[in-house]
Amino acid sequence: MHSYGDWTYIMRLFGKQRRAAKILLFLIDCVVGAAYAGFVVSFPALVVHLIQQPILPGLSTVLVILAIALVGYGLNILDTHLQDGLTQFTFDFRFDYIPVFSGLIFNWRQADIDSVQGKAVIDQAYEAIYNGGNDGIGAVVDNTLQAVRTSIQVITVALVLGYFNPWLILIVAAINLVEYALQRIANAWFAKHKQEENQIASYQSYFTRMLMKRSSGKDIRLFNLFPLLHQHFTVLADGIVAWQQRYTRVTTLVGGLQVAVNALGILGTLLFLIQSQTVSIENIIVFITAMQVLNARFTTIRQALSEVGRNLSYAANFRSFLGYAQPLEPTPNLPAIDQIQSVRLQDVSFAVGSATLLYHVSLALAAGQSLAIVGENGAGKTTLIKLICGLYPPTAGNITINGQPRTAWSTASLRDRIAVEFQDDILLHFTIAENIALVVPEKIDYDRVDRMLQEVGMLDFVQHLSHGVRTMIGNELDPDGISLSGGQKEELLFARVLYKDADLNILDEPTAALDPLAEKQFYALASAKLKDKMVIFISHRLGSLTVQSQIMVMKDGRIIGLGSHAELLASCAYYRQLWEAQKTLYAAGDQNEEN
Ligand SMILES: Nc1ncnc2c1ncn2[C@@H]1O[C@H](COP(=O)(O)OP(=O)(O)OP(=O)(O)O)[C@@H](O)[C@H]1O
Repeated sequence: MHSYGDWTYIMRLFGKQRRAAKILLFLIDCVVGAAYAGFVVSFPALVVHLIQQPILPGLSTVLVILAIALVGYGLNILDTHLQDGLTQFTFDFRFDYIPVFSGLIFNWRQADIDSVQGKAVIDQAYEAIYNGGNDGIGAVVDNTLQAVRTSIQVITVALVLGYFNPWLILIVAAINLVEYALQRIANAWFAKHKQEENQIASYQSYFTRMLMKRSSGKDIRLFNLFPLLHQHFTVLADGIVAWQQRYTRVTTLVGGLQVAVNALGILGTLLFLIQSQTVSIENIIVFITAMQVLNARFTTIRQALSEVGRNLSYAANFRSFLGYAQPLEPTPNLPAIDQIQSVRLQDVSFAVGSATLLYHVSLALAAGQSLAIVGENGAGKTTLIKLICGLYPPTAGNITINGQPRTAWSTASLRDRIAVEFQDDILLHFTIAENIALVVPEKIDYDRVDRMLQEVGMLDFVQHLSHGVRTMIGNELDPDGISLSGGQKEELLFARVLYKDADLNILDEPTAALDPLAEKQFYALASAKLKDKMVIFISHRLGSLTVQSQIMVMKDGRIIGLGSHAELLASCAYYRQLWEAQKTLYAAGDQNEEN
């Protein structure tokens, strides 16, 4: 259920930026809107009065009426412009919150981002912000302003009307209060059942994204995924439609009752007028116009309030998003690390829910040392490096950096000193240089970008592109953007690692897409370029790692061997088995080629 707290929270949020301009514009709009409402009510009566009892000669009376009409018309135009200005503020408000929104998510713990609950909370907060003035927190703001502005107009009209007959105000107010009470029934239903819709909508948005994403097109076609995706999508879409139909039944019933109350009310008012004492023609005209204006304004207020109520469900979602996850660094002002000189894991274990993924892992690494990690699929290699990078905190044991607990250093400074190449790293649809430097174009050191491209063997290829390092990758933002092969992508990601010049370099399957020659060159280059740093390599191709002085063997989340290639062959049966299996494969390949 929505609350007053959600509403004040959203209005304070809206007022945070450019407050003075917003308040001034709103106040002017209220005054102009009230003046226009007063004009609408009094103008017809004024015309009748001027015609019946002219103060000026014929033509002048017509000119005066025209001049007053023009003033009213001007007020109307001004009011519309002022309202547009305020709507623009609400529109901008969304964009003000995009950086806040993403900034918060990226300061969450990785486990919160990965969880089903976290994903649903993000989806709902996204829905609350991005709908603009139609739905969500933008609609709360727009409709609140609308309700206040219209209330001031109602007061103005009521003052004019009250001057003639105060009872009429009470009748109109009573009709509209009953209609508002009915509207609240529909709102209460919406608030009560929004949670059910949230869940279905969150699942459905995954399938919508899958079906709409260009990059899914290839798989959808080649594996004929459409029936599968479509079936899931249809089940969820049916769920949403069924929910919507239930909601429509409620709103239709409430709408019908409101019309009945309104009709009876107007009928009653007419009877009241007929029963009342004789009044002048001007007074009757003022009554009738004021009735119409008040009815219309009360309807606006009622609808605006009902929209505020309905959309406060989104506000509640947005607030639970803000409070959902603990930020990564709850203690501000942690010391920044200048250089990572050593990393140590002591008896580290890690579990997600009831599944333990790592058991009692200990290792130590210092500047100038490298470590190769091997093991079958699902052994826990990537999970281990995610812990080392700080994406997940260990559930038991300690990680220390330069002899201090990892959590004693500021997260941002640690991130600055670590470079990682993951298997699923993304290339942005920006220029090649931006993808390597990962900073805004003005801050890119282009000579350094060229040197890194030269190191990884891509400079020649890049220089022959139409825009060199300024060529876009992918064609999301530029029709001339290029696509890279799997191997080129890996080379570029390695150039990104080298450009960063970090102390701890982690390369997860960096050569999976490279041909054997390129793979050999990669390891020679990496060993030379990163020889003073800390490096962790993960690879399934044991042949490329035999020269590494420390190889760590993992199986089922545990370390089962540590040593050089020769030591492991002698001491670790599992490593021997992996090595023999690969040797046999290569030998079989060689034989096939010879045949
Ligand atoms: N967030 C998570 N929640 C639950 N299980 C997870 C999570 N991340 C990884 N796992 C599981 O942990 C195990 C280890 O995964 P990990 O990616 O670390 O393996 P890996 O050794 O890197 O495998 P590969 O060589 O295939 O890349 C797998 O069984 C995986 O399903």
